[in-house]
Amino acid sequence: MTSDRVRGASLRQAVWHPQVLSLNAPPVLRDWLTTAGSLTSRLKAYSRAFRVQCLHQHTARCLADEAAAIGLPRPGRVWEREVLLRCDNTAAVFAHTVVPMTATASDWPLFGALGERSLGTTLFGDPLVRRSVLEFAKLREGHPLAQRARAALGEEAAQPNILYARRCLYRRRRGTLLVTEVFLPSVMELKQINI
Ligand SMILES: C=C(O[C@@H]1C=C(C(=O)O)C=C[C@H]1O)C(=O)O
Repeated sequence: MTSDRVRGASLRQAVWHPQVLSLNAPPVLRDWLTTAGSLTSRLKAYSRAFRVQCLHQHTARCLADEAAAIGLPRPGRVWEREVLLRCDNTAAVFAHTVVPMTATASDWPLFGALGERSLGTTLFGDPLVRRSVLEFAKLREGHPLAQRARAALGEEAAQPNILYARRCLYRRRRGTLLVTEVFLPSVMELKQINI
């Protein structure tokens, strides 16, 4: 592979680290990236009105840097859900979730009909759901999720060259589900309202 193609591939893929300190992210962002429980729950505590804006939920080809994480030998078709999590109507997180097509309704019974309900409300509190460790990455401008976040926001807010993200694999019965959360700079302006 030529150096240009290698460079292009590296811009489109991210290096996922198990330690958040590897990112050298701003301390406030590092705190959000390492939120232990449901991100939905925490964002609700930092806003008067929290909303999940569902951008789409359809079948798609998974990204090159997520195939292995969900147990696929190569990028293949998945169920894909992308949303903006809004706090008092300001977009704080762009979230991208993929589920292999081999998953059955008994693996993720509520995933297909979520709409604008938060995925988190179906994952946290389900005794059958097992959550793996968090991974962290810097997404450069060429990464598909950085591009999609920018496209989703349009003129609403300019985005920096680097966006910080985390991802986590969930398992339930024989299913896997990978949630990637891209933190938008506005999350650093949020102030806790509800204890
Ligand atoms: C996993 C969670 O669910 C959140 C809601 C999502 C959705 O509705 O698609 C996606 C990612 C999360 O930010 C959570 O709240 O922690």
